[in-house]
Amino acid sequence: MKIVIGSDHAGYRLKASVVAFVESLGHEVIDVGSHDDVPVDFPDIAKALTSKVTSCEASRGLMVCGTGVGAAIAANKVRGIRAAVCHDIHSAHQCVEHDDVNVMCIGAQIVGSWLANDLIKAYLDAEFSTDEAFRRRVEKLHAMENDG
Ligand SMILES: O=C(CO)[C@H](O)[C@H](O)[C@H](O)COP(=O)(O)O
Repeated sequence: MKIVIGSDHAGYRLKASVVAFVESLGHEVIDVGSHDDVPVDFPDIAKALTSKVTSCEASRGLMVCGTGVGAAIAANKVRGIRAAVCHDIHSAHQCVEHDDVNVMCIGAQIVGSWLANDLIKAYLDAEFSTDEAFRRRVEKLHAMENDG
């Protein structure tokens, strides 16, 4: 898969290891920054990252900020994006299997690189279930976006 990865200043160190890990799994990476600890506003990175997903240049996104929270809030403002903060393995795969999450957010102040790698593997290996109930619920999310 092609995976877009981004971070703010709080997440850029962890992002470097995330990029290397995702490439080691055989995926292609689009890195939308940051590349240093100069403060940057996470909504700006989330905007760049999500545009790669909504344009189908990337299949899924991964974003790292301090907690993962701001990244998820920002990404979820974009139509077509279903973002979730995942700091446990079960959520990291179930969010795709049940909710078709397409941007997983992690907090560099919360998890280290070893757990981050396990979370990312669970997320990237997961596929959206064909179960009708899960499909119906995600359709209702789309309808909520269209209703405003
Ligand atoms: O976690 C974050 C947002 O949820 C950010 O990455 C920042 O860590 C947080 O906003 C704190 O900002 P600061 O400029 O790093 O003090």
